Amino acid sequence: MIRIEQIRKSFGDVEVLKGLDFTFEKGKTNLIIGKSGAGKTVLLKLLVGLLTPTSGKIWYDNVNFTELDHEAVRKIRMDVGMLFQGSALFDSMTVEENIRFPMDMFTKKTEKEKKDRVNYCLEIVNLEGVNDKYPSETSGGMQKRVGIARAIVLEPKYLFCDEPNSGLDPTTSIVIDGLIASITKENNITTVINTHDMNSVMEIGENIVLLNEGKIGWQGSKEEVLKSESDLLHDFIFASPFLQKLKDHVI
Ligand SMILES: Nc1ncnc2c1ncn2[C@@H]1O[C@H](COP(=O)(O)OP(=O)(O)OP(=O)(O)O)[C@@H](O)[C@H]1O
Repeated sequence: MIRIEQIRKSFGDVEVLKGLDFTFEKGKTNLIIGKSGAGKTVLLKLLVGLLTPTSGKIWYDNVNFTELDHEAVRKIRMDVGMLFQGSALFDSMTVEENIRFPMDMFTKKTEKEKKDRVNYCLEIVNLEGVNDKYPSETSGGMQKRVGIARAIVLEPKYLFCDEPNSGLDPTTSIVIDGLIASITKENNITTVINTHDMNSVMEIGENIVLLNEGKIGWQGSKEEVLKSESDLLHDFIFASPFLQKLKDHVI
């Protein structure tokens, strides 16, 4: 579980996040949604410690992340997996080398243990046998799956995904969402996903927070989306004329 309390973030005179309180729940896919510029990326960066809040607290379970020294932050980072937008694989490394990289950096596992773990993670993302391929030899969807395998290789308690479906077709997006959701559930991970993807909201949105102009505009689950009478939420979810028509049929 990650809890934020009265989180504020300013850049100069501009306050981008204006006092947010929210709990990202354990074993669930927690989605941050909102229009462009709403502050989603800033919030994600605060959660992983790439930015420091102007005020407020961030709790990783019962640890106050905002008050930790460098060494303690490093320790928590061991429990964090990150899936970056665009996968961010190292082009000069094979799939296997990419996935084992965090183990090389942070663990003293033997070669055999690392190899076994790489193969296990490849199996989880349904990519057995591609160990020796280079990222350029794989599709965007495969690269995303390699990114997931790398993100979970250290068995994280917390998983952060920045726009996991960007650049993917709708079918592949559904596969990636399904993978993230099942890994979250099976390993009881606190997963936080920053997304624009309405399919993701309706498929895997177990705990959703909608940011609007730096404040929480709505929160709830995918089941609550359709029942909600929030104009803010509906304007966001059913933004296109096509989805608006669909909504008029469904609701
Ligand atoms: N380092 C920074 N310095 C100054 N302003 C910043 C900085 N980072 C973000 N901002 C501002 O904070 C606001 C929120 O940005 P953010 O990137 O979080 O939006 P977002 O919701 O992720 O948008 P998008 O969906 O387009 O990625 C924007 O107005 C942006 O210009």
